[in-house]
Amino acid sequence: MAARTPFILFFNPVRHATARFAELQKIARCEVVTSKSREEFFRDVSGKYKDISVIYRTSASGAVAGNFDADFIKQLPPTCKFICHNGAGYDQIDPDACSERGITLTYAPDAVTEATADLAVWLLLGALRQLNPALNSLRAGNFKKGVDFGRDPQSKVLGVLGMGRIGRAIKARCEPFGIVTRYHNRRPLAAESAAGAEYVSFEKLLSESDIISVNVPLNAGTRHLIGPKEIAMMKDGVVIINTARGAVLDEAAVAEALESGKIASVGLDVYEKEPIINERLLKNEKALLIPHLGTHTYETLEKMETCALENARRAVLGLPLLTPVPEHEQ
Ligand SMILES: O=CC(=O)O
Repeated sequence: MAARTPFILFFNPVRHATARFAELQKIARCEVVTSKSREEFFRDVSGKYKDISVIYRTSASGAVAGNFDADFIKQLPPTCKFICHNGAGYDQIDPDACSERGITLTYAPDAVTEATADLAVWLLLGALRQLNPALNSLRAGNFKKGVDFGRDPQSKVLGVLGMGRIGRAIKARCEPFGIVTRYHNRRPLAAESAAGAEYVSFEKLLSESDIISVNVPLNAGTRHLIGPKEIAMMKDGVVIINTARGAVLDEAAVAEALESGKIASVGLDVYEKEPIINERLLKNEKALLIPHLGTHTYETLEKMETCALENARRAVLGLPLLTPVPEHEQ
């Protein structure tokens, strides 16, 4: 009997790495999902999607299917052995449920680093300089009348919460501004990776930083890691930047501390319930807000797609995967 052509189901179309996609189409049947809801997809799994080998997904895939949680993974056909995610954060996917079903999950960790760090620094400088109220003032025809003073970055202490690839890239970008970076991780980094950043306890990072950058992944242990108690420990006038995942911050607590002046300003790219944004944050001028744009560039999206497509190619050819998630590394 002839070998079955592997079937890769794309939860989102490939928009940038189109040459790679064309190559993949030579060795696999590639289709973009047509189910319009989670329920419809579950029905389709016993019909037209009964022999999926690989799923390709992006962080936008939740719009059709919801999270790839245990309930979702359980419904996948037994032929499905790989999920190739084209982002760095895979909080929408349950890796343990994948393991139980013999599914290997891959992600795209390196591709996102530079673009996300660039935007984090933009948010950091913009929040420090109170640029959001200034932009509003200009558009309201008031030029800089009544615009509050900002702060210089020189000699400020930046506390990076979660010094991984992106945290380290933020540190490197902040150095020319004279910012002193400290970090907290579960464990200190090797000296070479820390590159001179001092390791401090969580409490010390909270209480001594002028600026805090959130860079931890979202999981059960980091959900609402920063809430009212942690904010109370921070310096008055602290600036918080978040380019990781919204739910690491308790948004209501952040909004309240912005209103009281405990927090001077925030620069946020991510939100607890995207695309919904806490009303009090939306109304607060001291919140510099952008709509999850960390990786939203042609070059970076192409790199992310390329990584996910390469993982899918290796999956169908039985080759070692490029970037399995840490939980699934052999
Ligand atoms: O948010 C972006 C990503 O996780 O890659």
